[in-house]
Amino acid sequence: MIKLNVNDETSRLRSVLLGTARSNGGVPALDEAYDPKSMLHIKQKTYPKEEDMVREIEAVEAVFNKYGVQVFRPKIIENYNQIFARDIGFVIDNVFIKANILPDREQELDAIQHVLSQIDPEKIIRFPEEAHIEGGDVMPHGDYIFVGTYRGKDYPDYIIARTNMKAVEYLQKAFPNKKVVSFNLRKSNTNAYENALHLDCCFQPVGDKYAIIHKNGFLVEEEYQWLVDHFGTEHVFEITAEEMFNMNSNIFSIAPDVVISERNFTRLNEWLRSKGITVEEVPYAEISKQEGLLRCSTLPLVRE
Ligand SMILES: NC(=[NH2+])NCCC[C@H](N)C(=O)O
Repeated sequence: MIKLNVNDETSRLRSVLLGTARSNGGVPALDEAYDPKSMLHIKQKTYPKEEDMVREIEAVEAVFNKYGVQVFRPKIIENYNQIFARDIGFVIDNVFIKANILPDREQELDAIQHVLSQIDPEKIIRFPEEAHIEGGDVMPHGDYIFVGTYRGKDYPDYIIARTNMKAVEYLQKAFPNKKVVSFNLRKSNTNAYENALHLDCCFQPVGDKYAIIHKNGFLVEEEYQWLVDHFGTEHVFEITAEEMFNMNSNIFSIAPDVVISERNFTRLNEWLRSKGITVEEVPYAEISKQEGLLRCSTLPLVRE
């Protein structure tokens, strides 16, 4: 049995689910894409190739092996995108919450049944259907749970708005001892530079006291400011629109002093090293074309 435990983004990782790019289904039709960055690459004919993405994920698996992290993989569904394991569920404390994910992605949950069956069934919950939530929007942070959402009335018009306020309310009810703080995120169906698909596309805590953030990802300045003040200005690394587009906030921590990052994130990786953090660089630029990166393709199950 897996003894779930996740209460933050950075404590030493022991067990993780890692997505897979095998049998990814090839280039989707434009109207099948569910994020603007994939759409851009479909139009430009630069959509990533399966073999390249498989190679990129293998590089991440090698880092996990190096650090003795137990790795689970989804069962492969033919011609189906299963790269972004993060979104299909998430662990808070010792509870696995099955996400009420975008209907296009629902089958991804079936493919991890062999993992869920190793978890105490009493510790697996799912919110009612109308509470939309995806793991990319959810970040436990000690006493807090940070959640990305979109509060606009036009929520249903946005395929890139994945977590609604109903889910925020259920989350608070499920974890009465945690303080759930939600953030209204900027959404665009068509422009990836103006789209914070999930909270982890514009923000992530790193190290023992730091955070990466992109101001324009937030719709409400006070909410952005709350986060900056929470970590302290001097501990926050502000990324540009270009860096957010390249998914710099979507690295993944193995420990407070070890992160996996993309090899082209020069400015970020230098900053991380200057804080005494070991940066395990991997190639992930092809996967990034689908508007997701390292945090998106990993689902931590056990941290110390
Ligand atoms: N946690 C994340 N940010 N996940 C990114 C998911 C990207 C994927 N193309 C989608 O739109 O669903």
